[in-house]
Amino acid sequence: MTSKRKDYLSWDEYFMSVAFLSGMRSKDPNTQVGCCIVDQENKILSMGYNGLPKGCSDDEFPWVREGEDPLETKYVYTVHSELNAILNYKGGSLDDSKIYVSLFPCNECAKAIIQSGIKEVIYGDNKYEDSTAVKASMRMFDAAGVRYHPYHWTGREIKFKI
Ligand SMILES: O=c1ccn([C@H]2C[C@H](O)[C@@H](COP(=O)(O)O)O2)c(=O)[nH]1
Ligand SMILES: [Zn+2]
Repeated sequence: MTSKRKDYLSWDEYFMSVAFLSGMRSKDPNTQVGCCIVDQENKILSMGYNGLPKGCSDDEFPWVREGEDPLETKYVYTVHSELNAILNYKGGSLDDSKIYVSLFPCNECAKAIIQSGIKEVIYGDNKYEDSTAVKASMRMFDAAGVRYHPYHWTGREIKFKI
């Protein structure tokens, strides 16, 4: 009898890959963030990436980080990946779900994560760990009982042509 494949993706590898793949849709030239929300039965509930709100053209709004006029920077317009995934979900409750996200959530996303009932955050990177936003996120997650931990990188390379 043929035995089953041994090198299939683990659940963690699968969901973090989906998060990173979602991030590849982002038009942000500096940081592409993707995420994937999963229920307790390992079903994907929603996905998201950082981008502009509906109706706001990727070609007309700014993508720069700095400028004399804050209205000419991306920060005031971008919808964060996690918020997009939460708002994209049309199925009811996200209670007790978990979110795989390529970058540790900012404080605004942390608020949305907590309020939507997500209970666990698995993050790929935390490059802004010294920022006020991330410190505030951790403080809120701790208070609200939302667990967070880094993704355990397995070193597996996933390669395919599309
Ligand atoms: O929780 C978060 C935090 C940030 N993002 C997005 C917002 C921006 O598009 C980029 C960050 O850009 P930098 O040039 O690295 O400042 O990441 C997000 O989606 N979720
Ligand atoms: Zn955010």
